[in-house]
Amino acid sequence: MATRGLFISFEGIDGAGKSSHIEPLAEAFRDQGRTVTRTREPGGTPLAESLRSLLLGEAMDPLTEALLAFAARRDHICQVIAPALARGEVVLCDRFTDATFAYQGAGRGFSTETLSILERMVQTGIALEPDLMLEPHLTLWFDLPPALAASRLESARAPDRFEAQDADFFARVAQGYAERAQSAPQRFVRIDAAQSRHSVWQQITQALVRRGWLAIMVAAGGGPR
Ligand SMILES: Nc1ncnc2c1ncn2[C@@H]1O[C@H](COP(=O)(O)OP(=O)(O)O)[C@@H](O)[C@H]1O
Ligand SMILES: Cc1cn([C@H]2C[C@H](O)[C@@H](COP(=O)(O)OP(=O)(O)O)O2)c(=O)[nH]c1=O
Repeated sequence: MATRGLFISFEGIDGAGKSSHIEPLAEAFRDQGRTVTRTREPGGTPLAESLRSLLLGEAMDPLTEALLAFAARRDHICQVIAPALARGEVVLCDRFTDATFAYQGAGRGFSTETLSILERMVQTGIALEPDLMLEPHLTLWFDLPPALAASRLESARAPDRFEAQDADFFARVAQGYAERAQSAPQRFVRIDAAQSRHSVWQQITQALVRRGWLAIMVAAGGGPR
């Protein structure tokens, strides 16, 4: 089994089931002797967590939103993600740049050309390979109809500034994810997140087993409880 650093992001609209699957996957990797860094965006460092509070709590225009998301990301990459990958760890990240394209781009209608420029600025010039754009090796995209996500969230928690948006907003965000997935089919794996927890777990582990990143035995058991 490979021991190089592995960067996996979890994406999808609010309520898609991402958070429920991150710790079980971290456990599966630890069971196989890997060191795991579990983190999230916006956030993952003290500075980025402060920016997260602003993003989720304060009204602002879409450019400000995009700049704060990328500022938080830059700090997170420099302080946490790049060092962990350089140590050969598995990095499991609850959202990354695809979320900015889906929420600020598709959701808010902000220019994707500008987001692409920011993406390149923020994700290059780091560590050992300064010319390479740091991206997840794999993105698990939890795809499910916005109405189903909303009904799951209703009983789960109080909404933040994004979760409180209307159905049209989430339809655009979902479409934004679909377009991002289409533009990078080798990086994205679509998870049918409308299925049962057991089925979702099977889909996730099978994708990792296929790439040789998890042993087959993990696919049989485990998962969220
Ligand atoms: N496959 C599933 N079927 C039914 N409910 C689920 C499933 N996956 C997660 N949930 C529930 O849906 C809600 C949202 O899940 P969560 O993992 O917090 O989503 P996200 O992190 O994508 O916002 C939680 O109450 C969770 O227990
Ligand atoms: C990373 C990122 C998140 N977001 C939004 C999406 C989510 O609604 C919110 C926080 O995501 P999330 O961590 O999924 O929230 P929760 O802890 O409630 O599950 O931030 C953006 O708008 N742009 C971004 O670049």
